[in-house]
Amino acid sequence: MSTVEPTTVLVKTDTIQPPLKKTKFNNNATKKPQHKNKKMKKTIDPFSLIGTYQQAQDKDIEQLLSSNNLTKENVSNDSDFIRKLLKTQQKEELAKYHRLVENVEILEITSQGEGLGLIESPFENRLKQIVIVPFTLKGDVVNVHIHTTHELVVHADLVDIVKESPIRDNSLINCKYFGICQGCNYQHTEYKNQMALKKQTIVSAYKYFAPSLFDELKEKSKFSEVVESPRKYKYRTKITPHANIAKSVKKEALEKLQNNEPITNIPNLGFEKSNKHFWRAEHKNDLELQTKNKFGSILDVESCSISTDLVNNGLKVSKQKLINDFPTFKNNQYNVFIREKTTTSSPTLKDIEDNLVIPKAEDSSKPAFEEWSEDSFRSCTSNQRQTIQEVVCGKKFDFVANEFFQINTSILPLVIEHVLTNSKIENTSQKERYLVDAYCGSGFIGIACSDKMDKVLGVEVSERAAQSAAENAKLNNIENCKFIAGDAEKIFKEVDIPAELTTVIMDPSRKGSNQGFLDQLSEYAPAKVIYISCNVNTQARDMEYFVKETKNGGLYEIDHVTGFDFFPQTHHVESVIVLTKK
Ligand SMILES: C[S@@+](CC[C@H](N)C(=O)[O-])C[C@H]1O[C@@H](n2cnc3c(N)ncnc32)[C@H](O)[C@@H]1O
Repeated sequence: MSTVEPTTVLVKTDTIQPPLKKTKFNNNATKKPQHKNKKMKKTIDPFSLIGTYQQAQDKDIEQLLSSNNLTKENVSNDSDFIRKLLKTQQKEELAKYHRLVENVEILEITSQGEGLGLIESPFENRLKQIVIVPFTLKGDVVNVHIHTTHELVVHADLVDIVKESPIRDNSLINCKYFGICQGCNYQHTEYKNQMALKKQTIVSAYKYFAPSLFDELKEKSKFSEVVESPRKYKYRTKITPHANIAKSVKKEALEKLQNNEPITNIPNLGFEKSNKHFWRAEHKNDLELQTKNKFGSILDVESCSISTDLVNNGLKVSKQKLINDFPTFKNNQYNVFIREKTTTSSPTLKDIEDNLVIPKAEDSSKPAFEEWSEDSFRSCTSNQRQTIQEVVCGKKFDFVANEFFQINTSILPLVIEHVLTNSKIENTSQKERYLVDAYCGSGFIGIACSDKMDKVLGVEVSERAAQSAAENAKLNNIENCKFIAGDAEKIFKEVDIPAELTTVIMDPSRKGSNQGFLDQLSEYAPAKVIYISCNVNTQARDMEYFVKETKNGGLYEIDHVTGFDFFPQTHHVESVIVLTKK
């Protein structure tokens, strides 16, 4: 759920680049850039999570300009000048630019769920600034306070809503912290509107990053409706809140401890703030909340509405631990990890006292389609290295807590159903089906589909996760799955199953796949390709390359692109594209 800290983003992305070709020269190209000289402007890797989102935002902005008959020449910001004012602490001068602007109409929503508006530039007459405002919707008219200036855009806090968008309904807001917290973008609109916004994100990604596929996809209505999550709230089974502990606060607390006085100034534990003004009526009247959140970048959150009850109980325990430990804590950063798990081992008395265990019968959040044994129950852990279990689609999955596993398990059976339906190959018997599970993690997709397959081959770069995948096959008494550790491309050396009866599933991380994998996939030419992605921008880029640039890519027809709402209330969307060899 990490998003961009606006002041640190500076990226030039005038042209879309193809998926990265791995060579000995650029093996590190997807790693975070190193900033040896702090004075240097940070540049952002365009293939990173932030980089691809930034590219999408740049395209959203181009779109906004062109639909208002404007170009970048009509925009005037002087970010270097503003940086100098910031550096020399010229607050009065800065206030002329980082200013309150009233009655800003929100014209569009970016792929990151933020509003875009056009305002007059304070730098040059008749020129414009593009303003990005969180927690707004198309059609809102708002007052905003600009706090950051970049070359092309300015970022602002939402201060007040003057006129509400037709799709805004603040009465739907479910969380005390919505409007300040970085975690959610869309609690203020009906769920069906969230689905429409997420579909738009997918459509825009293909328009921006797969321009030569886009017209046909649109014309042939290949963009399907986004599949809803069974759980709209209380779905997150993992959170990673943190606290910044200022030295002065620690010192004050230690003194109070020594004098046997109660500690009153406790660091906030929670998530990054996304808006520093209090625009919700509830917040305007809540002086306690305002005081607690006047300074610092972390919002104190005692409960998160999109996380499960157990995870929230874990958060309470972590807060208590912070209160007990922070005066003597060595670091200034306190990072917490909380993850739900299924367990059959006896809970400790402490876990029961802390409400960190929910017996099967009392678990109201358990979806009906999960199969649990009588003696299992849900619990949670703060130990990232612990091997934990999830039970999904009737199968058990053991994995190390900090390795990848989806955090909204309620929607996973729907994804598996989609994969099984779309991996059917015409004119073949039911059992003559093979699956390659590339980027397989701890084997979730391959194992969940294995009953319907003759054979499953999986590949995963993390040795620990690949080992978990092999162990999970054994745990579920499955004999037709084989998992190997290594770069995804390695699977094409191992593959011993007929391409014309095989579906290749690929589910890479946010940075997407690379030319090496896509070239070999094309060479292998399976009957079906199903590409699942939590970053539709890199998915679209990879698909453009696969279909248009690889040897056999032109033989494939795109059946459909379908969003799955893995992350309700946020702007994130999982995108699944299905291709069939003609
Ligand atoms: C989004 S996760 C998907 C995991 C799995 N499909 C699931 O649903 O649980 C992406 C996985 O790709 C793995 N990965 C990243 N780069 C890889 C590469 N070059 N080759 C193989 N696996 C890779 C990551 O370690 C991670 O487990």
